Amino acid sequence: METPKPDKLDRTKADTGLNISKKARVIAKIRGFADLEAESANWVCIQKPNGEDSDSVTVSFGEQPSSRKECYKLDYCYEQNEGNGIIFAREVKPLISEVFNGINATIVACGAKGSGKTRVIQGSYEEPGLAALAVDEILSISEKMGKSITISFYEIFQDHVYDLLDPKQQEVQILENGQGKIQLKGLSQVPVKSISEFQKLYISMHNSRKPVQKITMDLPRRSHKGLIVNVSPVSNFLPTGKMNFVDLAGYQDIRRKSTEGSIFVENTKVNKSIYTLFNVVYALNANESHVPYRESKLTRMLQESLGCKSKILMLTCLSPSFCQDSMYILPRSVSTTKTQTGSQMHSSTKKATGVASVVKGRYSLKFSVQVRKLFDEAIQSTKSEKMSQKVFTFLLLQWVSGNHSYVNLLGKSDRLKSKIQESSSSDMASTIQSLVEEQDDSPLAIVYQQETTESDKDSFLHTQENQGKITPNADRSLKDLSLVEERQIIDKENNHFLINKDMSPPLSERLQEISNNLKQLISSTPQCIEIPPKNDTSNIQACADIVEPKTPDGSMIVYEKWEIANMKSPWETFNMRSSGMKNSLVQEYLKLLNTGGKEDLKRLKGIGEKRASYILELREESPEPFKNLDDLKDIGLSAKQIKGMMKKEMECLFN
Ligand SMILES: Nc1ncnc2c1ncn2[C@@H]1O[C@H](COP(=O)(O)OP(=O)(O)OP(=O)(O)O)[C@@H](O)[C@H]1O
Repeated sequence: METPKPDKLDRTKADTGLNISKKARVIAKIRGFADLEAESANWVCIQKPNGEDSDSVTVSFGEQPSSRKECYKLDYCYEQNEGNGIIFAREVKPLISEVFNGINATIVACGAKGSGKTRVIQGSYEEPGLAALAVDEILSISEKMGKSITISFYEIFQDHVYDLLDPKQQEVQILENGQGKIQLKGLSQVPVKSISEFQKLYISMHNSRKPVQKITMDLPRRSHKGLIVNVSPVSNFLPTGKMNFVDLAGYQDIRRKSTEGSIFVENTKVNKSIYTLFNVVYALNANESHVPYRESKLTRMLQESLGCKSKILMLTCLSPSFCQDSMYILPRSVSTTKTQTGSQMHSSTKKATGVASVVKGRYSLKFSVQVRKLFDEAIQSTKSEKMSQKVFTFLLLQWVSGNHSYVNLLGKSDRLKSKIQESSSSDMASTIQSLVEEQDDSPLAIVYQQETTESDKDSFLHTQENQGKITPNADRSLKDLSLVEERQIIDKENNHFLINKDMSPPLSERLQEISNNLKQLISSTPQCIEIPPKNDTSNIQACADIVEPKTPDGSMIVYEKWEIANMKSPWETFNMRSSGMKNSLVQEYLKLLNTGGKEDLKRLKGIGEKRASYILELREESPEPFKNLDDLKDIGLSAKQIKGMMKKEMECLFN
């Protein structure tokens, strides 16, 4: 094997002054120009304050507009003219002596697709990679000690580990024994005696990967590849040290790529395991109590070589010319060092340290489903009968602010409108009536509480009549407003929730609660609402003032008069209410993602079978994977797509 020049190779920890006491050292390597690449670009800029002896360097990307130029601090960055020999001598060789002392070391190459990871780790016959250089060194030390080494090769495809030394490439089981030791059941370990034997094996391993699954027959498979070198320690009292080399699958931003079928799943799994590795390294560097090893097979199988006293070298490979994915992956890999701020961490890292969940069990789901139903119904009804946006907004505000029990659903016909008008003697009906009048001929109808039972309504109306709050006319109109379709919806929901009865309170209880709220609200309406004169154009505003968007809690909301008095201008108030409405919608949307069943998820725009399944998978690993809309990126959606989806949900309300 061609060995790098001694002056470069012999530079170890002592003479380079490198600080390898840190858990993870994060470095980068700019790949040389490939054959067809223009050599003019100088896209990656490095600042080395003390040349190659710099404790840290700064990397930025030249193509970014200067105003948005971001710099990333790394432990070091190797340039195009610096080959594998130098990286080995400075970064890997110091770790080898640690491995002979029973300490595990892991060298991970990450980076965008085609950024040179394989070239650095595996190399070629002409220019051996870090793995081959390390095995060469380890073999020579072992030989002197009269010891031998064994190696294992594996591949992780779609979060399954396969043994590459096994002709059948059997799946490897990751087991943990009673003492918390990780065992890789089914992973072959073969002795290697010479570097040429190793090189032959290694290169053939990479080139002869069998398609593990049918779907990948025609497509290049995105997978992680790993090598484990088991090293006998210098003393029998020390444990066997391991040196791991991981050539991660190239990072590809799936938001900008096709998200169809199996490729979407494959890409998502690859990216997720990359993020998990970053999160693990981040947690280890930050000395966090919880390290999410279990979130991917890669980190789980490497647990013993990442945690404890292990050493980690994160090597981020960068394309020399413009590469959007490099701009994405570098900040993430950099965030594995302690010095980075939370904002640079991947969202799932943020999740790990984020605030506690505010989801309140199945109630959220029920509420979400109901909101959804409301939206669906609104879409249907407004298709044929143009609804006033303002009135609809008002009603929606009622709904999303948790005030289900007041005015519940948008109705459908002029007949209902006239019935509401007949009910003018009741406070509630008067309010509704003035709304209707305000909106000219809008065919608005308000459906009386959809979730209450007939007997609830009867008893409610009876009570109201006895209290002189509702006229017999109002009785009739309110009764007539019960729509058959709504009953069907409720029946469906009943069935749906019965399935989940172990996780949610019985629907009857919930209905009772809502019914009570309704009664309470109606009885308290005169105290809360100041009914404006009939022709007062601020009607809508005044009515909107009675609701304040809040996190729904199922209880009635009482509004103080000062809230009405303190309103600044109709526009400001409307604006405030709209923002509240939007926020509430987003919160409910997230709750649905965090708690909804597969079928519910599929009803959301942009979520099909695959994404719904993946969301469920994410939820198995983390109870609340969606904390903000940005987290939808984890299921392969771009910021633009997320915005578009939310816009569509909103548009549907008004079309
Ligand atoms: N130092 C270099 N000089 C010239 N060309 C290089 C260099 N490193 C890599 N390349 C070329 O760049 C291409 C990608 O390299 P490589 O396969 O190592 O990237 P990768 O990051 O492992 O890709 P993938 O993400 O697909 O696994 C190859 O054609 C390789 O020959």
